[in-house]
Amino acid sequence: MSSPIAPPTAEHVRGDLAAIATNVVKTYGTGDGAVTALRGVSAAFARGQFTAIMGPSGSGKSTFLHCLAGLDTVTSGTVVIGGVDITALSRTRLTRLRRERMGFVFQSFNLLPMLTAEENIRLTARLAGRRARRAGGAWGRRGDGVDQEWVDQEWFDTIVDALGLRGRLRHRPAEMSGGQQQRVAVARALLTRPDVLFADEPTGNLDSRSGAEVLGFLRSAVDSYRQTVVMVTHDPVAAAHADRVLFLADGTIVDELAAPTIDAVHARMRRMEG
Ligand SMILES: Nc1ncnc2c1ncn2[C@@H]1O[C@H](COP(=O)(O)OP(=O)(O)OP(=O)(O)O)[C@@H](O)[C@H]1O
Repeated sequence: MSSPIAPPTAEHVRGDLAAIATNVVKTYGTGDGAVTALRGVSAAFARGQFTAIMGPSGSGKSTFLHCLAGLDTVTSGTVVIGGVDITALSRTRLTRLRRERMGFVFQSFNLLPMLTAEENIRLTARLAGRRARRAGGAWGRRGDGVDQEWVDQEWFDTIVDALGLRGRLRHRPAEMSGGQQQRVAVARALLTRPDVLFADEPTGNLDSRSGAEVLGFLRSAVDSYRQTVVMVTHDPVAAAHADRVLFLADGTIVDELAAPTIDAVHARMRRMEG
C-alpha cells in the first residue's frame, strides 16, 4: 500500500528537494515473527523545510527516520538524499555519504565523553575531511595534512555563537548541562552543512526551557541558513516549530498538517486516537 503523499515532481526537477522517500517498506524478521513497520511510505522533503514526524507509539516514526538516514536498510522502495539513491549504495559509500551529507541529533546527545565540546563539534567534519584527503580532495582548513577539516572557520564561529557555546568549547560533556550538550550535538550536526539534519526526539531528555532553545535554533538554522530538518517527536510543542507535520499510523502516512500550531497538532492527534 502506498501513502497518499507523492513526491512533488516540479520541485524535484528544480532540484529543490533534499530528500525523497518512495514506497518505502520495512519488515523486521521473517515468517510468523515478521513485523512490517513501514507499509509503502512516500514523502518529499524540500530544501530549507522543517518537517516533524508524529504518530502513536509503534507507528513507525523511528524506523522511517532511520530508513531515510540510511541507518537502517529498506526492505523495498528507494530513498534519495541530495540526488543520491542511498538504497543502492555499498555500506562503505553509505557511511561516507552519511558523514558528508547528513547530520544527526539524538535524544541521548551521543557526545564522546573524553572530548571537549569543540572536539566533539569538529569530529564529524574531521572524519569527512580525513577521507577526502585520502581521496586527494583539495578542500580543507589547513594544508598540513594533519588536521584537515571539511569546514570553514567562519561557519564554525557562526554556529558556535548562535548556539551560545563560545564559553563552553573547552568543557567536556560531563561538565555541561543537558541543554548545552544537545546544543553541542546540533553544532556538530550542522558543521558539514548537511543536505538533511535528522533529529530523533531531540528534546526528549531536556527541560522545557532547554528544549525550547534547541528547537529555536533548529528553526533558525532552517530560516537563516536554509538547512533542512526532519525531526521525530511525541511533543506537540516541538512539532509546532516545524513547517509541517507528517502523521504516521501503523506504518503509513495518514495525515499532513502545514504551518502547525500546538492546538492544531493536539486536535489531529486526538482525531487519530479517536
Ligand atoms: N529492530 C526491530 N526488530 C523488530 N521489530 C522492530 C524493530 N524496530 C522496530 N520494530 C517494530 O516496528 C514497529 C515500529 O517501531 P518504531 O520504533 O519505528 O515506532 P515509533 O513510532 O518510533 O515508536 P515509539 O514512539 O514508541 O518510539 C513496532 O511494531 C516495533 O515493535
